[in-house]
Amino acid sequence: MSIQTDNFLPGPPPPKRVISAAPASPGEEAIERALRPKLFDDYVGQVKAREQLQIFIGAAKKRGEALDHVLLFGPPGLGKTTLSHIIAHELGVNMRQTSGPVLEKPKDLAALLTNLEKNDVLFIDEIHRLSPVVEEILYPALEDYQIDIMIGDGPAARSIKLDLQPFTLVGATTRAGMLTNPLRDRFGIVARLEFYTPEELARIVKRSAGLLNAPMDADGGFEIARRSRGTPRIANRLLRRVRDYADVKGDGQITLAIANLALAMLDVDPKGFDVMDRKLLEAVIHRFDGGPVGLDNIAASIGEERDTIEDVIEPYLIQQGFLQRTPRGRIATLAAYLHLGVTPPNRGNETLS
Ligand SMILES: Nc1ncnc2c1ncn2[C@@H]1O[C@H](COP(=O)(O)OP(=O)(O)OP(=O)(O)O)[C@@H](O)[C@H]1O
Ligand SMILES: [Mg+2]
Repeated sequence: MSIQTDNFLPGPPPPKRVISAAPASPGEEAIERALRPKLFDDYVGQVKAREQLQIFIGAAKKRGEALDHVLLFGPPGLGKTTLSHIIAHELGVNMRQTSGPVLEKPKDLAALLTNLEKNDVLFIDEIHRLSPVVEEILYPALEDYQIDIMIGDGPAARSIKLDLQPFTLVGATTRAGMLTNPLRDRFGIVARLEFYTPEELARIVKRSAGLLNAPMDADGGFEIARRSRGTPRIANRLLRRVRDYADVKGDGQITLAIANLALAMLDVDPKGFDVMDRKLLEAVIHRFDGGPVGLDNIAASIGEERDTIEDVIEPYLIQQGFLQRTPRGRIATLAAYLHLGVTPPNRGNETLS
């Protein structure tokens, strides 16, 4: 038992985040599909991953072979699912889609694998959540395009080998660290998706505004882009909320003034941080003297799950230099104090940077 945690009670339930990186509803998923680029030409940013993939896809097509297995990793909403569709599209093959938690039994995976046609793509989302028995089936499939399946029960049970068509597994995960080593080793191509720059997001927002028929000027678009936490999913969501605001409070045109007002109403601050981001930074600064503080203590303090903090909230704060991850815990940086308007303690360079 931690003795520290009873000094503070968990806060009220966390507010619903407009800038949460996960899709909010089935309705939002449908809109996302409509805005999802289908070709590399429309896929903005991720230059490194895209260049690599374009070369390997070109080579595989030239030889008429299946593309090597691809692992895509990075925080939610950066374009992993989008990229997997583009890979299949550019290869000119079918894509079948599933996810780690959905594949409960070995036979679920076996059914998918045996239905694949030559060089098809199998996309497994949240691949870090595959059960060990399912993962076992996957190894020989990835290595030799073969699976061993059990037929029958009890003493009469026997294992048979089935040949598969050559195929490409595209796995997506928000946490490469949670993959088992044997699984990770079987991916020939590993692409890490990075947060987008405001300029890249501005291109995405402009394209989406066009598709949504939303009149927008460049400054309005850039303001939305700048406050989207480096994440296309958030950029598209903020665009839709700002458009609503423009329709009701203005004349429908998305301008800088309208964007500023709408984003202030949504509690997205000038750095693109929302209530949860600020709550986290405030907790580290006020309740833990700026850190170092462990993830569990932060989680208890702000009433948010550890995994959500690690996968969704902190990667951007760390990337932007507001939080540091050290072996002893999280530390608020000088930028965090300044952003919240708190006077930093005078501790030299030991904990502040
Ligand atoms: N590079 C990009 N260019 C243009 N739009 C993009 C790009 N990446 C993502 N998007 C947009 O962002 C939305 C979310 O992307 P996507 O669903 O691919 O994210 P993800 O990484 O799979 O997220 P999750 O981890 O939650 O599954 C898509 O609907 C798409 O419109
Ligand atoms: Mg996805």
